[in-house]
Amino acid sequence: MAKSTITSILGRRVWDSRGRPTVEAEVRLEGGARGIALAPAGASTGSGEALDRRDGGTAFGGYDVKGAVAAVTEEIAPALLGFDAADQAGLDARLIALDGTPNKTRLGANATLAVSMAAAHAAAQAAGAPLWRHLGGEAATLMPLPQIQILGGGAHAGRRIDIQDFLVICPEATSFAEALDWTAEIYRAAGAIMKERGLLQGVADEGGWWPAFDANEQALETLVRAIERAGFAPGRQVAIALDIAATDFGKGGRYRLGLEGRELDTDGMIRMLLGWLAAYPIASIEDPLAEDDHEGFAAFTREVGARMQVVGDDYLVTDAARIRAAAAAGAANTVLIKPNQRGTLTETKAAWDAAREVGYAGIVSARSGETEDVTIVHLALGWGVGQLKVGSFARSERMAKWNEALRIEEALGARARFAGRAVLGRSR
Ligand SMILES: O=C(O)[C@@H](CO)OP(=O)(O)O
Ligand SMILES: [Mg+2]
Repeated sequence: MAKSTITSILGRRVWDSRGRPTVEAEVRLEGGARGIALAPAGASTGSGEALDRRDGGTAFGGYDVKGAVAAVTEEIAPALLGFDAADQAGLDARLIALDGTPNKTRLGANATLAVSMAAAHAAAQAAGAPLWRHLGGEAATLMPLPQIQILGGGAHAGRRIDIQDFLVICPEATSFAEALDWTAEIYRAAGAIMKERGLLQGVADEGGWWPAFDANEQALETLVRAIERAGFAPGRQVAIALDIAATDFGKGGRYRLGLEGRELDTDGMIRMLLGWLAAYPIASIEDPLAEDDHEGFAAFTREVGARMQVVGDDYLVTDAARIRAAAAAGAANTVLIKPNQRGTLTETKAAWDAAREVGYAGIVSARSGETEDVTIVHLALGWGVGQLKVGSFARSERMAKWNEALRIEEALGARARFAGRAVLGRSR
């Protein structure tokens, strides 16, 4: 038996950052290596995502995962014992076949993803390398540009404001570490401004400030003030990234902005966003229109795609076929990469490969329900994706990931290349 042969797989029921149960998988190998990984969970989900298996019923709001945990221990483990963890593609193919459904509804994407990632960690340990190096080899030197949430809204903050994520990016920072330094000051400044104005209600699911604005645009204005107060030049040193998460308030070409009590059609949404783009230094915009509004997505991309990032999340759901179709239709130019939207690492990587093939940029992303798991940081580095979005700057399930990237940047030393300017070449 090879030292990377799987000798045991255990499912464990643990808890995520929203206080909901989630799945942890532990994979052990013949040579003594061990990998652990935990599944995250989204709140603003696309209808094409692979699905978590939840128990339903009354316990923990129906979010319990006893069935998914049992699937790991009772079904996946026996099917993978004796399998070589170093063969990720083969292992994931087995998981896909064992599940047998298009969206992992039988075993649960939370079960399959935890095992897929835990096996990757174990295989890397058996090979004597951290996962990022194991995946990317000597070429893995690109430190991602972080997209960091300053204000949270939408489904992550009781729908108090319609737009979900107000983030900053620091393309002019010289390193990942410096980008975090800058963002920490901006995060603090934003909190101080909102407190002074009596607009601070707490923090949202990903740790960004939970605001009490009475128009969505106030968030943009606050963000610009915060960038300035922290001592940076908005637009030149620090830019704004938005996740509109429009699927959450739009369907069938109608968009309902609850905060402002108005409803817009696709053209109205596009006009509103173009107005914001003209007035604020926005360099990246995710899900500007709903997942079902393909024409709107293409029209918006035609307007602005040559000068900024148009990111598909709910629309593309980390799916290679959808990415190719979107490219053919001229919709979006960047894909959000979320492993649990597919349920295995191999399918996630296939989406990133498709993105590169069609000339799209990528952003590896966490979910709004997270844990201490840092696998996505290793994927961003190992696959050379160039951007990383994991929420705010002030909650430990987020900081675990930013801090892991700092460790990797330190390990790379002089070989580290910060993606900053390069990935946003489109917008400058
Ligand atoms: O929409 C998103 O991009 C994510 C992260 O911000 O949210 P969720 O995990 O709730 O889908
Ligand atoms: Mg999103």
